[in-house]
Amino acid sequence: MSTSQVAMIFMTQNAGDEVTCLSPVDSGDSDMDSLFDEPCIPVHPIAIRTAPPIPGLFFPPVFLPRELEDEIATQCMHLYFEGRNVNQVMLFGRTTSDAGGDADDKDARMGKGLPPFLISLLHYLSDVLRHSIPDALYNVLFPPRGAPSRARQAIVNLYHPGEGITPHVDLLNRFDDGIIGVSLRSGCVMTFERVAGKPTCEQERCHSDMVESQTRWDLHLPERSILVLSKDARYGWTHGIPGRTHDLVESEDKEQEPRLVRRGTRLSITFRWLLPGADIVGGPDP
Ligand SMILES: O=C(O)CCC(=O)C(=O)O
Ligand SMILES: [Fe+2]
Repeated sequence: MSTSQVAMIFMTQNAGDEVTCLSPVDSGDSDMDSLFDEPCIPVHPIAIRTAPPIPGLFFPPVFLPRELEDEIATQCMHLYFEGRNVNQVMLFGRTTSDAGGDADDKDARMGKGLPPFLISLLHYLSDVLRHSIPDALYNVLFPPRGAPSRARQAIVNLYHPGEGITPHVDLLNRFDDGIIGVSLRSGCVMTFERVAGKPTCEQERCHSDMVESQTRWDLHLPERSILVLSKDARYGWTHGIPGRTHDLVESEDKEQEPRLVRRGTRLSITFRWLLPGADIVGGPDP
């Protein structure tokens, strides 16, 4: 299956959660707005910079190299978005381990049919995640030689400043467990909210020592960062991106004021496994 699909769907645009004003903060960073000519800055929840305690969520402190980010973002813009009124593309590949030579075999195990720059990205992710996530999850995301063939979807989303994505759980009847997301060219805040009432994962997939009462987390995903969702994080929590032009992010030094970070145009690439029988291009995702 080498079908690609383009669609214009479910991006949201809203004013964000304006509440009150934040006193201006100084910053020499070019990503930061100069706040001195703005007397009143809308305040959003302050996003954290490290993984929230949601079982199955991994946000390792590793980043794509700039050259790889550049190559992938340039290709995506050129191939899928420039001159077209779309903001999402779905690409499909199938993992196989019966290809010929070694290099071919390694590529085929990432998802035959995906474009070469996404195969390179998957190779990079497989190297960098090897020691950042539990082995069992690693083997789900990067099936070892001889593993059964699976259909892999890569979804590329384009967000202009001010755009986001409605909180959702990735479709239960379309996608399996084990999701990888990378942010390119700009960061954003991703919010996680516990699905009310029912844990949507099977009990044994949700096990956790943590008793965590907080039901919403706002996590800043900087450009080139990598997020992995599995188990409870995938089934028991929604994820979404508020449509805003700026995000309020805790500073590295917790003593300092939070920083207002301006969003640029962001590309995200999300890799997911299609469930058996769902590998036919269907209705709108997520
Ligand atoms: O843009 C992102 O990082 C998230 C995309 C997403 O959640 C989805 O496509 O289901
Ligand atoms: Fe999603």
